[in-house]
Amino acid sequence: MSHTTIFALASAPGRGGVAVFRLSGPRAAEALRSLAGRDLPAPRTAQRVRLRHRDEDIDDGLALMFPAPRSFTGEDVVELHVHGGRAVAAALSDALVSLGLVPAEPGEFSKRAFLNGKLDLTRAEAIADLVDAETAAQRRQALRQLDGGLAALADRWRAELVRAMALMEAVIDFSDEGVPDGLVGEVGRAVMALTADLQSHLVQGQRSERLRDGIHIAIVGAPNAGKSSLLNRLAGREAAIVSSVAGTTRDVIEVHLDLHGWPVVLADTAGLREAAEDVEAEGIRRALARAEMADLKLAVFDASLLPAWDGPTRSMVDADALVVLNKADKSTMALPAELDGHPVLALSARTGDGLDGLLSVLEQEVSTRYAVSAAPALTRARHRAAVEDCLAALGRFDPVAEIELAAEDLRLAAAALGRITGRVDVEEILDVVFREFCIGK
Ligand SMILES: Nc1nc2c(ncn2[C@@H]2O[C@H](COP(=O)(O)OP(=O)(O)OP(=O)(O)O)[C@@H](O)[C@H]2O)c(=O)[nH]1
Ligand SMILES: [K+]
Ligand SMILES: [Mg+2]
Repeated sequence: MSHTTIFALASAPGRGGVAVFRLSGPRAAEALRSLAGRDLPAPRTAQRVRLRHRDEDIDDGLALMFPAPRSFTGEDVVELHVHGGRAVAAALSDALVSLGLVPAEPGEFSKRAFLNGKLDLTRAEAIADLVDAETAAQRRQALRQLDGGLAALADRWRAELVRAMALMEAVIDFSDEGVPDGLVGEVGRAVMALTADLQSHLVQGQRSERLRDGIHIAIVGAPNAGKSSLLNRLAGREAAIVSSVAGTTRDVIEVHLDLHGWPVVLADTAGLREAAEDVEAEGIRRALARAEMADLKLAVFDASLLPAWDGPTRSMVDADALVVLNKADKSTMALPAELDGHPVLALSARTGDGLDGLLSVLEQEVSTRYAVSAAPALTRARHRAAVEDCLAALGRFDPVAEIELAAEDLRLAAAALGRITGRVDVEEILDVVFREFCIGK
């Protein structure tokens, strides 16, 4: 338990109907008594209070008391609901500081909840994800994790390893009398089954991480193909400069879209060609790098230049690319239905014709590629690293070679898994988890 009592504005700063202050720690109740000048409200029951400090009225509001240990942090927690104005928040903060309370660090409430055994790390992370969720799919994924899906999975994997470790102990006990083959075989089979399970979740985890961070789509093509025009159409605003001058776009321009619940980061890039000068060459270098890291590419061609297909753009068309034929309004010939085995999506960024077709294909692509099954998912790089460390230890595991070393590999594998929920090796990962929190959570 912590000795300091922390407080924070838990609702968004600025003007608003109601602002919620959260206090946690041994002096939370005393602070409330001092401000409200009366008996504490019954646990978990809202009570109207007049908050005063040093003979100065601060505000009328509601107070709630959550006595330890039945609170979010496991400590005494007080919630003050006041009017959501900057001056009220400032006066209340000043009063709390003068009563000896300390402004909370980002994530400190959740960190205390973790340290007091109220939350495991995956649930703490899920709270941060839920706060940050911008689309329905992100919200659902975070909520599943908050419900403990990932924690339960990590615990089940650990339980399987602990069982394998127990079998190894038996093998070691027997080793003087010659190791029974059956036992060694059983440990080996358990390790193999777990390895397969972990590997399949790593693949799924890649998708879940993308969902958290947004699916990256890059628009690539020759100068003047209409990439920036297409970006603006999809974004519904003039995010990028459009002009008839080839080589207009230099930097990568990102817009965030909600594609039917899927979070997408759409990037416009510089036109691909043998660059005339340094700045454009740097732009093209960035375009290629962005295309490389993207999950999907929109390869944009100019329909008015057919039957010639731009060479550099054509070389970008692969399994992760959609072929877009822009400026369909400008073409008088019948447009081809495919290029190199890829269906062609004809459209006009100028008139908007064909845009719905592109959007529905995009939605389909994104949802089949990144559909998150109901199974708990490894949503962060941190989870993946733990599973990869575990797999590395299991990969070294060889019960036939040297028994003590094999037992140590199992122990390392279990420790790696424990890092997912934070049941072991806690200190080193705490800061990584909690520093991305906002204050008051
Ligand atoms: N007719 C017609 N013109 C278009 C269409 N899309 C874009 N244009 C025009 O084509 C020119 C180039 O458009 P941009 O969107 O700047 O092309 P870009 O691919 O971003 O070009 P760079 O940034 O230079 O690589 C502009 O004059 C646009 O108005 C379209 O669908 N139909
Ligand atoms: K242009
Ligand atoms: Mg452009």
